[in-house]
Amino acid sequence: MATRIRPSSKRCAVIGGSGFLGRHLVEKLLDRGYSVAVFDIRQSYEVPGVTFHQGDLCDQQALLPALKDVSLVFHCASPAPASDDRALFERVNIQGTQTVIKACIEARVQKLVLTSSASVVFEGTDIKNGREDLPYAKKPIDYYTQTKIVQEKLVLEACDKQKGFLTVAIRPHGIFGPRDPQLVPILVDTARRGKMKFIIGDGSNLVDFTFVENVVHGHILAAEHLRTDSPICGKPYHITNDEPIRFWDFMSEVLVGLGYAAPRYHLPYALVYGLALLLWLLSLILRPLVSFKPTFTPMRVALAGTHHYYSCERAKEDMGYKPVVSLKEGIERTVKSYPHLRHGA
Ligand SMILES: NC(=O)C1=CN([C@@H]2O[C@H](COP(=O)(O)OP(=O)(O)OC[C@H]3O[C@@H](n4cnc5c(N)ncnc54)[C@H](OP(=O)(O)O)[C@@H]3O)[C@@H](O)[C@H]2O)C=CC1
Ligand SMILES: CC(C)CCC[C@@H](C)[C@H]1CC[C@H]2C3=C(CC[C@]12C)[C@@]1(C)CCC(=O)C[C@@H]1CC3
Repeated sequence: MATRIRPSSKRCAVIGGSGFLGRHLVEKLLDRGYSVAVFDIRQSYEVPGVTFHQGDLCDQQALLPALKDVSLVFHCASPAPASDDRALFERVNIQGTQTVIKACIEARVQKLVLTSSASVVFEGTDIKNGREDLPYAKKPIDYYTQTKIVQEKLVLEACDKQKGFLTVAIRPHGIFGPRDPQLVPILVDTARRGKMKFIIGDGSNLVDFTFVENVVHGHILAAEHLRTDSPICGKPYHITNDEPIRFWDFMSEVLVGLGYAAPRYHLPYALVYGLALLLWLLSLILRPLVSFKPTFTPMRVALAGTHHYYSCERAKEDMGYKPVVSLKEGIERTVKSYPHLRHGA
């Protein structure tokens, strides 16, 4: 009879390891002596110590070779929120996550760490110091968030101490840092088109922006604390910088750091939200004829004009989490990492 090699606790797989967060996670795991298998729909880099498996996570047979002899899996793949493609989100985030769970169980993976999102409780209205016991959003702000809710429930419900399959969900918020494909590039593109002159609302709304290395730190702590006797099994955890900042101060610091003017003129929130909703509806109606993607979507306006910051006390208590990079240093390092996006470059 063939003997099964016991998976090493230092051998892990990162689903979505070619993406922004995934790649930072892979780099830190390598630093910490893990060997890593990356599973992603695309391969974006090559590094020693990493084996790449290219495929769609909805395909269980494609996933299995990446999970062979692996005891720990990080699932941080998702279609980009900006794609606004309901069918794609449902296929990848819901059916695909069910497939990931089945594949983990078949491959006898012991731990699954999901990258969820703090937005699973956000309905477009203020959240101040929100804790993990807030109910899931009944009216999520978009299809992305709707499917992240189902995804998180699936992963947490799959936690089974008897069967030795342990799960946990990390809920980051507003991840930023070097190589981020959305926050800074979208911001700079909007500024270059002369559309970053306005502050939506009075500009006092506080928001969490989380440096990517802190998010990585939270994931690794969760993985290393995930044991049968641990309180973290089957639970979600907010991971933030623990330094809420005014949304428009954060945008201004990044813009000014890159040589662009900070937004100055105020516009009423309700007016901008109404216009964004109208444009979004128009883009849906006209989709068969012309395709246009408004910059100020209702989701972005809601994120830009409300308070949404979260408590990470539970992560501090249960896994000793503490941010490793301050917001100030995170912004400086991020700004430096985008020389090609500087004004005039
Ligand atoms: N960025 C943020 O501010 C936040 C992100 N999150 C969550 O963090 C996770 C990582 O996000 P981020 O790094 O920003 O996203 P990225 O888009 O940079 O990374 C996601 C990766 O998953 C890949 N992927 C998409 N679909 C599939 C599929 N069907 N099979 C295999 N791989 C696939 C993507 O490929 P491709 O690029 O080709 O689609 C990409 O390489 C996501 O789960 C996201 O929901 C949560 C809170 C905030
Ligand atoms: C045009 C400007 C008003 C805004 C430019 C910046 C935005 C692109 C970003 C500000 C907050 C960000 C954010 C996300 C994506 C990028 C922003 C909208 C997420 C939706 C990414 C995925 C999540 O799970 C939640 C994030 C909340 C914050």
